[in-house]
Amino acid sequence: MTAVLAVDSLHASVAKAVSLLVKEMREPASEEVPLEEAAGRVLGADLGSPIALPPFRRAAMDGYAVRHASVAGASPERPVRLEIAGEIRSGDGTDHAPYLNAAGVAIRIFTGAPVPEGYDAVIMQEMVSLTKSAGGKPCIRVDRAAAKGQHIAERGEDIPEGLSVLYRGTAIRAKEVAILASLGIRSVPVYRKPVIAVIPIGDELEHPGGSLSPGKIYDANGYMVSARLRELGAEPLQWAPVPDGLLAIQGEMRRALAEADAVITIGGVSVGDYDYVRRAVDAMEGRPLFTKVLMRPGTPTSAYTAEGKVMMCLSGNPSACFAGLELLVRQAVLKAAGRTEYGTEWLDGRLVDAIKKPCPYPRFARAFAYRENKEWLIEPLHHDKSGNVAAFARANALVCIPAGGGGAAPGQEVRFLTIGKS
Ligand SMILES: Nc1nc2c(c(=O)[nH]1)N[C@H]1C(S)=C(S)[C@@H](COP(=O)(O)OP(=O)(O)OC[C@H]3O[C@@H](n4cnc5c(N)ncnc54)[C@H](O)[C@@H]3O)O[C@H]1N2
Ligand code: MOO
Repeated sequence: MTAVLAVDSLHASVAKAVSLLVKEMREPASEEVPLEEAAGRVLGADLGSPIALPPFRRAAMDGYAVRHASVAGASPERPVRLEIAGEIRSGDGTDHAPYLNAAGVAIRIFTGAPVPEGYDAVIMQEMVSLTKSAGGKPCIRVDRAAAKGQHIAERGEDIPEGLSVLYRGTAIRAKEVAILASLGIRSVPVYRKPVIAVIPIGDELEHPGGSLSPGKIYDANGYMVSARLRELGAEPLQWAPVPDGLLAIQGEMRRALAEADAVITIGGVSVGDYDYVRRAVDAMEGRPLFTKVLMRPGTPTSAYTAEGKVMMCLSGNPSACFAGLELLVRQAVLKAAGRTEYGTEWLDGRLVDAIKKPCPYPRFARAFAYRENKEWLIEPLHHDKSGNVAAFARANALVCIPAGGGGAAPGQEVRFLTIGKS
């Protein structure tokens, strides 16, 4: 990305804005939740394994447990016959006294069942034939040698007792739940979800659901931001739209700062006569972190600290609001949710069509990315105007067009983020 010099110390590049925000976000406190509520949360402590996994030596196949020495010389010409000395099923205990001193026998065994000490191979049932001894006792006939340890999972081979396998700051998903449950952990230490107030601002905003009065639009961003916060592991407190007025905005900001861990306002942040966000924060003696981000859309995006908390002020145009959400808010919220990895992963792709809008700042356009011949191709979406929402339907990427020049040409290499993946 071409570097653009900030013309004002409160005008920040995207990277600078992220680092300022991340630095200000507080570490969350932790709490315990039941295992069934752990998915979607963030692990609040390193977890050492309280038990060995598997907890005992076990068979990995249905078949017969043997001492490998018993079948060492077996071949199709000289098969070995072993008497079946008993049966061990999954769930049976590990007291194998009757089998310990027996030699030259096989034990019928099933996947997941404990293997007695001294028995060091399991032969799959498909590899043997059933027969009888001279005395009429059930036997197996084995016509090949077995490798020592074959089809046996040793105690602790998966996770030795005491080993740390899951670390603080990890997002808990289904795969981590499998580990927690395997270790018998019923109560999981997690970080408390950050509570984030979402305040849409604008006289024109109405709740979806009612009929639309002339000159009004439905509040889309309040819902979009709340939905994204939930996806990021935060708990949104969504405000009803606040009218464009200094006192109203200031009052709601104060209430939000008292109730939430951080605040997001949407709209009213630009230079119009009725854009009151900056004046409201100034009147509250909020300290600006940045008052402009060198990006488009969303150039007026700002952030402040007030009453010890962070307030992020996003632009009202839906694609500007979205860019602020993905490029700045996402990382700040992940940090506040306790995640230790919250960097943005940029991928390299190639534009299939031009994006003609020249821009003094990096431009973040909604696009459709697809794989072809081992590279990512990026199709810009039509009507990607800042105030439009239809482009969200097909967009699976946010592509960065470097600052300056006349936009981007077909074939140009660009960086992009994937968006909207589960
Ligand atoms: N003279 C100038 N005018 C504008 C500039 C500028 O530099 N000089 N910047 C433009 C740019 S770029 C943007 S982006 C907008 C940003 O304005 P705000 O962030 O203050 O947002 P609003 O003016 O309140 O709203 C902009 C637009 O978005 C609609 N909106 C607002 N909130 C919502 C919502 N919750 N859901 C759906 N749509 C929303 C609002 O109705 C407006 O159409 O300023 C430009 N102007
Ligand atoms: O920069 Mo404005 O943020 O929508 O185009």
